[in-house]
Amino acid sequence: MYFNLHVMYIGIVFANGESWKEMRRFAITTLRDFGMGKRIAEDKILEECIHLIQIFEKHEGKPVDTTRPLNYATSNIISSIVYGSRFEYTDPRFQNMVRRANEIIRVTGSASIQVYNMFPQLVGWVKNRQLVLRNVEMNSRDVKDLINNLRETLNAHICRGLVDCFLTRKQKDEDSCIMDSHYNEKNLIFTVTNLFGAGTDTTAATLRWGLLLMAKYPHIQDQVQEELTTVVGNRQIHVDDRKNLPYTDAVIHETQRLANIVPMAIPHKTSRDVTFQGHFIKKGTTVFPLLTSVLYDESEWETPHTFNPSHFLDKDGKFCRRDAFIPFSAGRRVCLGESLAKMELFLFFTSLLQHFRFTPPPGVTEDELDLTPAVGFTLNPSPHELCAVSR
Ligand code: HEM
Repeated sequence: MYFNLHVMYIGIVFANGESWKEMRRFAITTLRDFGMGKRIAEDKILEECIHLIQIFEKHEGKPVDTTRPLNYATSNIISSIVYGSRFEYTDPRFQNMVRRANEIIRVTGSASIQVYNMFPQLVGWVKNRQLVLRNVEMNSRDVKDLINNLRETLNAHICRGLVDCFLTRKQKDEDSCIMDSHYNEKNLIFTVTNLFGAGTDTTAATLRWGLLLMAKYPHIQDQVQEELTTVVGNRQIHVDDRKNLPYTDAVIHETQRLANIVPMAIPHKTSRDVTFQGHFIKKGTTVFPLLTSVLYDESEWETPHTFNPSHFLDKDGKFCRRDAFIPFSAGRRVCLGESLAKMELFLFFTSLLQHFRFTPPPGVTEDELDLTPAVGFTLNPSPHELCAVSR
């Protein structure tokens, strides 16, 4: 069985219906070449960690909303893979693109858009839909502009990032007179905006949950920092350190499980009739794979509703994988940024905890830190501030 992405999604085709397989393959290959492979991603993330740490240091332990710094940091990783370079956090265009991408994801989770998705003919006028479409339009305009700048300086022999690879392939297809190429302008814009949106909010939201949970449960933060001090000390952390940091690894996995940031994955529709666990599902039926039902499954997890890193530790304190850990979904449309996201989560989280102690703002107790998520297509923590105190 495989699912096709349902194109009804707030009227925006996530990836052109005909092209998704080719575009997905292309994105995975280029992400591997420019991101996950050759340690390039690790270098990019470690460079970004330095900028992020500087931002937190500037606040000198005073309360700070973690949303913007973490969104800018994660967005810069996907941006440097896609465009070949990062943005300054003070760049107004970058700030607006990140803000709009986040707003799209937040508003897409609103009740009116959910109802619109079910009955598009009834409530096509919903205000939030106009807001989403306006943001998509404005982000597409910025993306077109950035692509045009890269086009002007394109060198077919030196690919700076995904956009260059795409443009070079597009040119090749045009030179060969391929009329129905998937490498067209529309697919380029969709691919770039989708990677930017999917690669920013998700990882930043998870990191925000991680820091909030550390502030709420200081005894767990103690154990992470003790492990980091013993194994890594003051030197730069690397991806290879993960295997020697089982407790920290378990904390990151447990954060992802409990935070459950994409509770309904992305809706798909069946591409043929299928019988699944005794239930007949007709071809063309929209399916919402409820990841929550697995991440909080009472038959899989000892304490499904509690933050408990032991879910990922065996009796000897070694890290253990769990089959029910599927925050990136599963199957043919599984998150294509999974490896990149895991690397980001590990390096950003550990680098921040190496440098800072995260605490509630003065006058707020740990118990008062609220774990109720804000409404959105992805589940972010509710607005809050934390103090990042230098260690
Ligand atoms: C903690 C971080 C992340 C989580 C929890 C996450 C989770 C998910 C989930 C649940 C899906 C839906 C899969 C499905 O349709 O069944 C998805 C799709 C996707 N994700 Fe992620 N994601 C994360 C980070 C990233 C990053 C960093 C990128 C950037 C490369 C990315 C790119 C994508 C794309 C392009 C899709 C659509 C794939 C397709 O339609 O074939 N994600 N993600």
